Amino acid sequence: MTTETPIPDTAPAAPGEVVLDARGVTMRFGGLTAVRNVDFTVRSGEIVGLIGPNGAGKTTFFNCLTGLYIPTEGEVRYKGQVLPPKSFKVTAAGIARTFQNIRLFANMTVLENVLVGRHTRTKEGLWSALLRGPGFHRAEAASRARAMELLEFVGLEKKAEHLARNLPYGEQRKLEIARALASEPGLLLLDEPTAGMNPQETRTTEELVFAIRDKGIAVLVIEHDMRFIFNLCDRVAVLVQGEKLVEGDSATVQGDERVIAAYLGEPFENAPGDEEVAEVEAAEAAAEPEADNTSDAVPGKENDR
Ligand SMILES: Nc1ncnc2c1ncn2[C@@H]1O[C@H](COP(=O)(O)OP(=O)(O)OP(=O)(O)O)[C@@H](O)[C@H]1O
Repeated sequence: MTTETPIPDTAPAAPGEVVLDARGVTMRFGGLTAVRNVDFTVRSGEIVGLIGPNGAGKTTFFNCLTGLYIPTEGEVRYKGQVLPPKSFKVTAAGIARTFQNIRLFANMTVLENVLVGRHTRTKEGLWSALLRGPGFHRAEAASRARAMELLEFVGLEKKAEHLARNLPYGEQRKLEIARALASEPGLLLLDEPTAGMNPQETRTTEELVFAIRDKGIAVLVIEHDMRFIFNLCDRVAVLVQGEKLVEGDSATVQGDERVIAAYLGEPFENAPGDEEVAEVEAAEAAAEPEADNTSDAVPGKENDR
């Protein structure tokens, strides 16, 4: 490492303590307000979902939480401290993230990718790195051991020496999570972690997120897979056109008419079309004698039924 980086306080938060507190966050791009006056909290021990239609402002909000964007208005605090407006400082403070589009170092090994993720937790400075003294070697060995532990945690320990680009898609996503965990966060933000995954990979990711939460790390997740979200999350917030429409537990959000209208659509389980289908069939049955009279004029009509 080339700079001396103080190791911040990464002590686990007390259960239920607010770790993330966003107040009145607004983000404008010229005339477009992508996020409007959003209040949002995440508590320690929680898995919180952020859902909404395409273009609702979810990723923009994530970017406001992680120092990639400086909100036009509002404030974001992590464990009570206002976040610095630089992403590497936000990571050092204790918030890690993955991206919607995988951003691995494709030509580095799996292990090296995780080691890169540890840089905010390494205190060896330039001289130590250049002189390669015993302190440097100890720190390097500790980093490798921790990186291997994380690879084991996500199930990639046997692929430590593979190039990242040679991993199948689902494993690349897991590696991204391991790299994010390498910064020892108190809050992990996942942006569409199951995008492009098959159902089996999605289930494994679900288990992984539960395991991360069980390690005392709060999780905030954006996802379009509603089964994944509603299985996983203690609380779900819905963004529509940049504004928070509803927030609550899965049942509350799933049953909210505004959310159904704006995003979820009618639930399939209740077969909402049944009544209409019955009405149409009844109308057709009533019209049948008439139709029979005209069947000569409508070739093939019998076959259509
Ligand atoms: N850097 C930017 N400059 C200008 N407009 C932007 C920028 N980033 C996002 N936007 C706009 O802000 C709005 C919200 O986009 P955002 O990507 O945050 O939505 P999203 O909810 O994450 O969508 P999706 O589910 O498709 O990923 C969109 O209209 C988008 O075009």
